Amino acid sequence: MSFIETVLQENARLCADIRAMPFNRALADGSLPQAVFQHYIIQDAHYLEGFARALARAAAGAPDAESVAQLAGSGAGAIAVERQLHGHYMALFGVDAQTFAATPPSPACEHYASFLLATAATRGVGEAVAALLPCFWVYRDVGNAIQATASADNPYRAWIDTYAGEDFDAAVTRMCALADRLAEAASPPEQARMRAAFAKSTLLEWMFWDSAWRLGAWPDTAATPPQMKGDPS
Ligand SMILES: Cc1ncc(C[n+]2csc(CCO)c2C)c(N)n1
Repeated sequence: MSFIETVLQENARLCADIRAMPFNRALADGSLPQAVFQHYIIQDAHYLEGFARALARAAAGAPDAESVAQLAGSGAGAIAVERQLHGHYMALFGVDAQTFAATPPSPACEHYASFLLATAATRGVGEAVAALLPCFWVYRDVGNAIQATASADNPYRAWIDTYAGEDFDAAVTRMCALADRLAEAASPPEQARMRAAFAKSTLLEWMFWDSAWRLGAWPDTAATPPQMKGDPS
């Protein structure tokens, strides 16, 4: 079985859980509250910058010119998506540059982006690509599932069309092929680490949506009433 076939089998249940998450069901039927999507778009803009840095770092360790170009190109592509899609929704929903600048990455967002960057910076390229792959795979999976049911006037149509589209499909297929090539050349322990990295990032995709749905943020300790601070006894 190829690396891709293996990890898809190992993570099939989690991928199905992601498709059924409240955020994605609401995205599909168009009922997702604007405030939730606004929160998501801000967090996604933070995430994509970290994701692009991790891709650039992985590109530097890629085994040949073609894979360097592929990874570096995907990094540039991620920033372009951010500018286009996020710009569209930020303008539509009135998120200005000040609001964006004043909203830090949530714990889930920061954890995911930090994991990608740490993996790309300190592990081999196989592990880095395996960690980066669920970002591609999960979004195509979710985009296709949502497109199958979403109506034409769904307010999130631009998002749906991006991830269910042919260009994105080709990028996912290329990334899967690169992961398979790297896994074939990897030792069994490295292959095991690649599978673990893929599973971790898939779980972090779940956490990203879960956090967006709950408007996840850092604890505001200044707002905690004094009687709730300290020893619960
Ligand atoms: C949390 C999170 N995960 C995955 C994507 C999807 N995605 C955005 S850019 C890119 C690479 C090529 O453009 C991919 C796969 C996202 N937006 N946010």
